[in-house]
Amino acid sequence: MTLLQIRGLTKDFPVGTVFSRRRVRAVNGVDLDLAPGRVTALVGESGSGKSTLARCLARLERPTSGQILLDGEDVLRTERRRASRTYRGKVQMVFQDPFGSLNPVHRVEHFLTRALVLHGHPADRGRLTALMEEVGLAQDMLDSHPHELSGGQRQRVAIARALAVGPDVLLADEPTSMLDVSVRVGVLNLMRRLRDERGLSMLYITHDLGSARYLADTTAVMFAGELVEGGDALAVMDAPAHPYTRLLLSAVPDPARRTGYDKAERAGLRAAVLNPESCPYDDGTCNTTTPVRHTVGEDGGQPHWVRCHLYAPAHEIAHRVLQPADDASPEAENTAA
Ligand SMILES: Nc1ncnc2c1ncn2[C@@H]1O[C@H](COP(=O)(O)OP(=O)(O)OP(=O)(O)O)[C@@H](O)[C@H]1O
Repeated sequence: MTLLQIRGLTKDFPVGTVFSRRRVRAVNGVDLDLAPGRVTALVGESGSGKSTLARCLARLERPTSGQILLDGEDVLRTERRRASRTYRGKVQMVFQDPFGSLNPVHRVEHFLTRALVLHGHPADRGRLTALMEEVGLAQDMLDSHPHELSGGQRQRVAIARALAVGPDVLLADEPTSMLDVSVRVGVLNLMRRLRDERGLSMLYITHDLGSARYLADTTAVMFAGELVEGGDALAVMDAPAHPYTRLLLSAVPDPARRTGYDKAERAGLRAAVLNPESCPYDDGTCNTTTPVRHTVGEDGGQPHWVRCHLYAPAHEIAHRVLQPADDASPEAENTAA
């Protein structure tokens, strides 16, 4: 059963001055399903739109268009102005910065008690210690202030606070990127355990493909606001179909490969994704049309799909014309940068 379904989600930000108003399309027509008991990794470079998508799902940003279906109900229609407590009780987010996400004046006990009480759960000592235990923290840390904890411990507190409300979906935006390498794997293992023991559905946002491979069941690759490839995590990593996914993977050291991607190959991939005209894999149709999803295989019980003209049969393309340049798509922005 799919819990959270995202359909055609688009988010534009207004930028510029009153004299030259423009829009940045941070997320463009994203379709994604988050299933119970599965970790979906959302991978892509900085600026590809990962955080904006997560913030839309957490209802911290209002999408420009599209649907967010929770158990089949389009919450953007039924809860137009802001997310209901029911939605917040089911979908929780953990942020990248464990230092910024906990108010330094409060003790750990306060964060957990507040989350429990706000969502109508009893906040007795037994509940608090069970939450601490679940995230691998000693119960005497309930009396600590955030500054007395390490980065890894703080991130565990942030996870415990999210768990306190009893969510079905956890959105984790680069939860380990600000932590010491030595404690990262502990947080990844905790997330894996929560998936298995609580049956949580997780969106794990990262630019670190190694950790995505370690943790994820499904991987979705985001480029310039759009999902360009997805499927079983190992299938996507082992047989990347889109030039952008290959480019991302080419930067990851892989001891199993006897020969890495050489410089010319990487340069070719980079040119292909930034300027479709020079794509060695395509005839330039990216300039005028957007490819549709095309299934290239099936692994782990899920289709491995790609959106690239390389794979889409001619009759399937041209379903949507790209935005004109002055619409300032993130792709155009990134190319200019
Ligand atoms: N509030 C905003 N106003 C204007 N533009 C924004 C805003 N938030 C994001 N953007 C733009 O939207 C695009 C996607 O940004 P986003 O932060 O979602 O990417 P990301 O993949 O999460 O990158 P990072 O890993 O660096 O956070 C970028 O071009 C960014 O400049």
